[in-house]
Amino acid sequence: MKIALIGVGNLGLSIAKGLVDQTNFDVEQLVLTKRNVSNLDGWKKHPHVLVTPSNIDAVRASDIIILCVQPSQINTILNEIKDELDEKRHLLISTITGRKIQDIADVIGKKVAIIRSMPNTAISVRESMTCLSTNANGKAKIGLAEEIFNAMGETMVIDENKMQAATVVCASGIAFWMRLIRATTQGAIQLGFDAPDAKEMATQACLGAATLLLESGNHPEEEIDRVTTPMGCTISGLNEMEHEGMSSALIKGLMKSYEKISQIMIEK
Ligand SMILES: NC(=O)C1=CN([C@@H]2O[C@H](COP(=O)(O)OP(=O)(O)OC[C@H]3O[C@@H](n4cnc5c(N)ncnc54)[C@H](O)[C@@H]3O)[C@@H](O)[C@H]2O)C=CC1
Ligand SMILES: O=C(O)[C@@H]1CCC=N1
Repeated sequence: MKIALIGVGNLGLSIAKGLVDQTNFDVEQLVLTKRNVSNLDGWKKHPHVLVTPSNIDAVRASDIIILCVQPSQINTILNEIKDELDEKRHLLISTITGRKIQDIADVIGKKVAIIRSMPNTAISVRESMTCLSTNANGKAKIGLAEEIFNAMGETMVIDENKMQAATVVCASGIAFWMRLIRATTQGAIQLGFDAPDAKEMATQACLGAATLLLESGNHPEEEIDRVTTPMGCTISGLNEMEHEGMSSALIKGLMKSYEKISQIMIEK
C-alpha cells in the first residue's frame, strides 16, 4: 500500500508509528506531511518513509490519503489537494472530528471514495478502537479501510450519525481512562507506594479489568460481584465513590464532550 498521512501531529504520528510496526500488510511507501517538517528528521531513517511539507506531492505519490489535521485546517487542505485527487485511484480517509463525509465531498466536488474514521492514539501500540463510516462512493473500499485499521487494533463500522458519540467514547475516551489511572496512582502513593510502583500497579489493574471483560464477555457488574466480598473493603470503597458521584461524573463528562463536538461542527 502507498499511504500518505496529511498533517502529522499527535494523531498522525501515532498512526505512522502503528503503520510501521504492524505486520499484517506491506507499506510500500508512507508519506508524512506537516507544514514544518524539522522535527520529523528521525522518520527519514525508516525505509519506505518519505517526509515532505508538500501535501500535493504526498497525494501524487499515494493511493490512500489519511487526513489528520485539525477541523479548522481541513478546508484549506482539501482545496489544496482536490485537483490531484483521482476518483478511481484514491481513497480518502478522514480522522477529522465533527466533519461529515458530505462536508468533505462538497469541497472536493468529485466522487472520490471517502471514509470517515475515528481512531485513538493507542493506534501507536496497535490497540486502537477505530470506528469507520462511509457513504455510497466509499462502500467498495470499506474493506480496505478495515484491513488498515484492523492491523492496529479493533474496528467497528457504524452509521455516520453515531460518529460524534464514537469520538467521545473511543477517542476522547482513552484520556478519561488515563485520568482514572492517574487518580488510582495518586491514591496508591498516599497508601505508601513509590510513584513508579503505584503507576505500574494502577495500569496493570486497569489492563486486567479490561482484558477480563473482553475475554469473558461478561457485564462489568457480574465481575464486580466477584470482587466485592460481603462487608469487605471493595464494596465500602465503591459505595463511597458512588456517593461522591463517580459514575455520574463520567457520564456527565461524556455528554459535555459530545456537546462540544456539536459546537465544533458549527464552527466550520
Ligand atoms: N489527538 C487525538 O487523540 C485524536 C484526534 N483526532 C482528530 O485528528 C485531527 C488531528 O488532531 P491532533 O493530531 O490532535 O492535532 P495536531 O494539532 O497535533 O496535529 C495537526 C497537524 O497538522 C499539521 N498541519 C496544519 N496545517 C497543515 C497543512 N496545511 N499541511 C500539512 N500539515 C498541516 C500541524 O502542523 C500539526 O502537526 C483532528 O481533526 C482531531 O479532531 C481524532 C481522534 C483522536
Ligand atoms: O479532543 C479532540 O477534539 C480530539 C478528538 C478526539 C480526541 N481528540
